[in-house]
Amino acid sequence: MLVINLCNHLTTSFMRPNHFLTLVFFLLSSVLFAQNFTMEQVGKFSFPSELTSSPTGEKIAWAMNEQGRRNVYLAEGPEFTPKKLTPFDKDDGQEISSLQFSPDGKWLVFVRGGDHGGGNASSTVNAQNLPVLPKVEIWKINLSTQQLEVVAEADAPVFGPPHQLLFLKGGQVWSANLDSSEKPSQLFEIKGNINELSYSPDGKQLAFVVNRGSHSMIGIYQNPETPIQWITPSFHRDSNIHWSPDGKKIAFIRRPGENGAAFPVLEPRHSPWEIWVATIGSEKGQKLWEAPKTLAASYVYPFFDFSGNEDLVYLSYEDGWQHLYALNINSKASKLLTPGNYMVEQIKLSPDGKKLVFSANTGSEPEDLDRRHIGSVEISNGKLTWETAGTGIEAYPVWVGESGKLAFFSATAQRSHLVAVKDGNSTQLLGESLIPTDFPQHQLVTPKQVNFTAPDGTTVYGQLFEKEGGSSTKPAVVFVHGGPQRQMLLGWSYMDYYSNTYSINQYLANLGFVVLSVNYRLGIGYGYEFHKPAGAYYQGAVEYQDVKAAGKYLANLPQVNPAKIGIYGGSYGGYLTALALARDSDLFKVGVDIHGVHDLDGRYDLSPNYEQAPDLDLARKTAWESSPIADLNTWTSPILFIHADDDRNVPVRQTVDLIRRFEELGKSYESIIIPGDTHHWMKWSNMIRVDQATADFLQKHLMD
Ligand SMILES: CSCC[C@H](NC=O)C(=O)N[C@@H](C)C(=O)O
Repeated sequence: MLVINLCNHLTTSFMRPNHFLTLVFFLLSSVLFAQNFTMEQVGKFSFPSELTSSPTGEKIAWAMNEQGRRNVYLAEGPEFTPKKLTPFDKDDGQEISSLQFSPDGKWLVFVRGGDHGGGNASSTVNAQNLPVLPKVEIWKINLSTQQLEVVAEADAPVFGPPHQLLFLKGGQVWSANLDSSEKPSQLFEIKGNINELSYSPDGKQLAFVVNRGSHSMIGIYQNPETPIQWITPSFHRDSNIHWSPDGKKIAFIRRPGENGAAFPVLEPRHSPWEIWVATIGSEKGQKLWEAPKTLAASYVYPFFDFSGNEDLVYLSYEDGWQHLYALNINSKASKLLTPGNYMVEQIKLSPDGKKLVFSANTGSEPEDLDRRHIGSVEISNGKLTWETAGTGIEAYPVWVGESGKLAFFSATAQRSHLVAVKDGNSTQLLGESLIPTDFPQHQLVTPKQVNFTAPDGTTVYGQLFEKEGGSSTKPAVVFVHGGPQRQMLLGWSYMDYYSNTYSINQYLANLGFVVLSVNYRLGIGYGYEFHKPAGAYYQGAVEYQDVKAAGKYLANLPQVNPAKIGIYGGSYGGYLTALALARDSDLFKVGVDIHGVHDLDGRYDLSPNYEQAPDLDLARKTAWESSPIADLNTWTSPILFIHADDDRNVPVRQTVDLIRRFEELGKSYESIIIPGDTHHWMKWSNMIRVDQATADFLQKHLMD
């Protein structure tokens, strides 16, 4: 395409004076504007996950995904030289999760296999389509001898008394001795499914949550002779167990039990939740705090913990932003620790319980709204310290040792994530050599923060990727993230799925596209009202107006050809991509729908209760009208469907059904099914295949 344009211009220009300068300009622009890197090269982004620190000493460990080869790395102060502890050298689709140190810092354990980013996490992933299924296993590493060994075919390990490892299997608790290779044994028997374990600080009592269907209760196991002790059992759902440092109290979250009245489904309602505390040995507990009866305060964040024997910290949306609060058990008074129009996530309590460290989208620049920086706060006095600043992205901080050192993931707009260690004012980047030499970080553009207004007046933010130079009228693409509770950033994402889409957007920009990644409502980072609007998804798809506004924003850019605008997205982004093509093929001329959702009609196919919501018929009608399949007659743009057939987040039948409807209507389409892989492209070569197919399809239809 570029060569053809260049020849046309050269031919034209030879009829004009001053040919030499014209020739130099176009030769220079053809070099500058030539595509600089391949999808495979930009797909070699380094991706760390599972960052954890040892309870003793200055040790950190993390999982590193290097083109599908996932391994455990260890680094120890003061040098923090990364050391690979595992030998997994194949792009085999086996995830590493639950990475953790033993309480004495002498062991590392992790789970290899499964897909913990969605449902059915412990089901094996066979992305290599081997004739023998891989196993989901718990592994242990002896940090003295570096010996690596499988503990059991199981998931979700939790450390118990010294050198004892617990894990869940079939909803029951099993125990393994880390010092021996003897077979694990079931610790005790109980009816129902256990889904949470937490050992007391002295290692003598095991608190657990057992799900009994309509309700869940917290029990304590001590030994084979002692009956289970229940912690203020009730007809509710108790969960999120936390022990006080002295082991005398347990705090937990209480939510309503099953069913209740059939309230109107289309009317947003407050969802109550409470923080309770119980003294071990006493039957009765006490309610410490209940969420204010507002919609914003309904949102339950899984973070809360004891910061001392008489104080708790928790995350709440009650002031319209995800903020941290301190709560005193005796006065029941709560105190806001992180005031301001920004969100807090990825929180860790310091070993002494006196400070919290977190990631937040705020800083000295307006663009920090679409970044992440590390902050810490002293719980006693609310003293806030911003640990990082600038144009990078920092996430998932952990405390290292006892002297206030921090480790976190760090990226820029160009460099993908690596682990960084901060000690006072100095920050050390670990493992830069893990980034492949042909990873094109110096050819990547810096996305620009833009915003525009949706038809209902809502301000919508986006990131604009564009390489300088090139044609005066460029083709353009809207990228729609999934989740939808996500925020795309002005740099590499701390989520592997979105680091991948960031690499696609960089590749498309390098090809000559103008790419707009739209942070549509339902996303996080912009406050409660934006994150939780009424009438979204199958209740009216109110968020779609932001996606359409993104297309119109591109169409109005002087450098964009409004007749050459495409759209792509995955998962929830695939849903909105399909909705855009079904409703507005005149604006979106082509699309790639990656594991999207297309039929929302079944959202209310619940087992008939003795009563039905009064607005159930309207709700069903709205769900149908919010589905892409409701508007197939106006879908005229070319489409590429992509879906893996072991997807546990969006069932592949969503695409099977839509393709069948296309065939019944005689509509053309292109499609790729990826046997054995999941929602998260566990096999790197599948990810590259999908990325390349996405870019090629957009280029085929939008570039001359
Ligand atoms: C509501 S449709 C399911 C979308 C899916 N959510 C969780 O699995 C999704 O978007 N997944 C990825 C891409 C994500 O969580 O961001």
